[in-house]
Amino acid sequence: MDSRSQEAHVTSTAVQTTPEVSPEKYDLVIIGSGTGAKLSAWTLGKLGWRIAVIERQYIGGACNNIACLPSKNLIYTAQISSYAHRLKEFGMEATNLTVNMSGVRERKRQMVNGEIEGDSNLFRLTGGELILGVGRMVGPKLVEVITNDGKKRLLEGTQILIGTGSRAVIDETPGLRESNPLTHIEALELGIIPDHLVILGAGYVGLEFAQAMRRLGSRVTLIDRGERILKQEDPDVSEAVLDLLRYEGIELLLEATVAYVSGESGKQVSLTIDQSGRQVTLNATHILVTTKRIPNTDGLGLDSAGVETNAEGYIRVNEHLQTTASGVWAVGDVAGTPKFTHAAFHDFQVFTDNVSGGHKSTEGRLIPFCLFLDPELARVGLNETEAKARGIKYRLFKLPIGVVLRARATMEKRGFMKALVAPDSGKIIGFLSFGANAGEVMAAVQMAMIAGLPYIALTDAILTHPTMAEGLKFLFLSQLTGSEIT
Ligand SMILES: Cc1cc2nc3c(=O)[nH]c(=O)nc-3n(C[C@H](O)[C@H](O)[C@H](O)COP(=O)(O)OP(=O)(O)OC[C@H]3O[C@@H](n4cnc5c(N)ncnc54)[C@H](O)[C@@H]3O)c2cc1C
Ligand SMILES: NC(=O)c1ccc[n+]([C@@H]2O[C@H](COP(=O)([O-])OP(=O)(O)OC[C@H]3O[C@@H](n4cnc5c(N)ncnc54)[C@H](O)[C@@H]3O)[C@@H](O)[C@H]2O)c1
Repeated sequence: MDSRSQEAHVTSTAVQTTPEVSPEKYDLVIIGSGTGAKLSAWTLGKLGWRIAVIERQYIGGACNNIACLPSKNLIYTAQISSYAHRLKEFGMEATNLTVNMSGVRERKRQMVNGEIEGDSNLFRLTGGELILGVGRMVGPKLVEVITNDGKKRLLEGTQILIGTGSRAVIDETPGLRESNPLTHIEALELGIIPDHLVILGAGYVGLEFAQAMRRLGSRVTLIDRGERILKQEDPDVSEAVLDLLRYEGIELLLEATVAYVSGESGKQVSLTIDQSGRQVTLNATHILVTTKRIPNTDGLGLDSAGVETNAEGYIRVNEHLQTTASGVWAVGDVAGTPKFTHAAFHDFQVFTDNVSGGHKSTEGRLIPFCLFLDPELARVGLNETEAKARGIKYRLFKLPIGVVLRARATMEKRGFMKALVAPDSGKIIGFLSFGANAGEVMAAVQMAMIAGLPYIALTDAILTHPTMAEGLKFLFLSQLTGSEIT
């Protein structure tokens, strides 16, 4: 068990049996107040359901407090810092640029506090009772809460919803835990710029932090055990992101694992690394661990309620998000949903529909992603690797971002767009953009995919000039007039 992360695991209290007190009755008892959970509470609360939401630490969940939003706040600040360092390129000069991390942190805290206040208001306005404390199941439909002010309550729900999320873990590499490394939670609370930050894991969290912290002034070394970064993406995508990391001055050790660590993160650390059969020693000031997340199911008393988990501890749910126990549902990371807030959002829609008698399903849903590097990397649907693995034929459209007139105007030409189109129907089956505003551009393609439009609909559309979305027209015309365009 990871004792380091502030996102503390559920403490299994001594109480194992149902107390004799009669339970307080609710229509819906929710454990966790993350995206899937809070939206369910607000929506059903407004409809008059009697609801209790139990949250141990982060009102509104991880996204607002310690994950998506604060990391994007930091990334935005880092982008400003990057522009400031490029002023000369824009014909401007300024002297003595310094980054004051306590100011960076204060701006982030203001944003987070605003979100907490907004969410707390929504609980009040929609009638849900927000109980601050640790919840765990003590029987079918029975939840015990140890409130943060030390009281014990027993709640019974006609329906129970579990949305307890996931948390970062620090593995058992000798000396790693003892070095007191950062997770994303502490990294978002840094009041100083690390001289040399070593990030273990070059996945989503590792990559976003690497660029942000580098831009704020840290020396950054990324370590990953994989032979390439973003191995779920096509090789040309991994290569392009690698080029970006090099350009930013981020050091990267691939096929590398840490054998042992000595010292203390925040002061001085030494990492002994096995890399492709050789040992490398790295001295740094801080370590950030982003190698693994696990579901918050331990200590939740799921056995007592007949709620089964899979081998990795995620709650087993069907396509309607029903667990193995009648009337008990799960949403978000803890239910094995891909770890994105927008996926948890859709889980809320599936849950509230089904609990009200509908049949909305998680099956076959299109879940896009956007990795918030600068430029962004966004994808929806299949990539080439996945299409080939599934034996799906496709026609490929690929366009350098430098062809898009918006990118030419701003002179931010890094990246490319790719689309996979079904040869027979002309429908788009996959789209990726690595370029400015990729997340927004992708949404336009996603709409076309949802509507089942052929790609030609985008070449026929009149798209505003000069926007990045206009590039879609160039992309899908590129095979017709390719040599003229490039
Ligand atoms: C650094 C970082 C950046 C990210 N950026 C993005 C991004 O840009 N876009 C994106 O889509 N996704 C992003 N994610 C992923 C996203 O944060 C998660 O997928 C999302 O927050 C999951 O929401 P959830 O509803 O499952 O629950 P969570 O938001 O994890 O909420 C669960 C809540 O349950 C509480 N809880 C747990 N156990 C108990 C208990 N026993 N009793 C009471 N309360 C309990 C926790 O305190 C927590 O508040 C990021 C993740 C990280 C770590
Ligand atoms: N922009 C976004 O939407 C966003 C941002 C951050 C996180 N997220 C979500 O959170 C999830 C978790 O992100 P994450 O970055 O924590 O995990 P991840 O699974 O994306 O990355 C973990 C990385 O660590 C590496 N790794 C694992 N064990 C290692 C070891 N022992 N030594 C060296 N390298 C090792 C893996 O090869 C991988 O590259 C993501 O899958 C994503 O769904 C989303």
